[in-house]
Amino acid sequence: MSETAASLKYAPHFVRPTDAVIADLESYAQLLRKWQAVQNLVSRETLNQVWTRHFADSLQILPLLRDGDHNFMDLGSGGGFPALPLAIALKGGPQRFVLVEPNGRKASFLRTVARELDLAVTVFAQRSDQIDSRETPAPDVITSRALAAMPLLCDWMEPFFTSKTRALLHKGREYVEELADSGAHWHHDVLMVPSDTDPGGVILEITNLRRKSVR
Ligand SMILES: C[S@@+](CC[C@H](N)C(=O)[O-])C[C@H]1O[C@@H](n2cnc3c(N)ncnc32)[C@H](O)[C@@H]1O
Repeated sequence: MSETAASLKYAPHFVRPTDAVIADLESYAQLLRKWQAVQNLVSRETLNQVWTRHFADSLQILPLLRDGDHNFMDLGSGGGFPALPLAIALKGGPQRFVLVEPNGRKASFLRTVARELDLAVTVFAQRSDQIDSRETPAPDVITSRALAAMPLLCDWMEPFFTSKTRALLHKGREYVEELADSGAHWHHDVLMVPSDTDPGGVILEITNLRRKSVR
């Protein structure tokens, strides 16, 4: 499969013609390569596999989305994964994205991509725990890839969680141990969707997140 073809698998979920989405993804890949020289945005070994390791990996969230999912929040966005490929695929739709990334240079990169590609993206250059949940729309969907293990992620997601929020989290094969750890302190309903791109990995769908009361 060619690099681009990996992402084309998700074309039925794009809001715009496939050619327009692929053109924006190509522009994003160019900006990523340009900025990588001054700021490590992705690991060096994945820079030549951006379409499979980053774009297709991010876009696998698309088939899991529901009609009313309009407000997205991505924690620890780094170089923009998974949020920016999703914002590109859904450009022109009602979806709005809040990206949380405390590293100033990475936040500047995210703002540059959003501006150049005209994406419905707001970037908070802060840590997740520094953001007042009243400053952001209540998210329908929270995404996060490679930020933290489940217990800490639950701490950071909880202020933003409503009864309607779903977290769709990229997790590697260690997710079973992570869920055992978070289950000691949190109630959460969990669905596991096998990853299309990471053997042994999953997209974890978390709903009804509530801290267990201490007795
Ligand atoms: C390993 S990178 C993952 C980036 C991206 N999600 C990806 O998968 O390519 C983790 C990112 O989280 C950011 N980060 C670290 N602590 C954070 C916090 N408390 N809240 C939000 N982001 C944080 C780091 O600056 C870094 O860019």
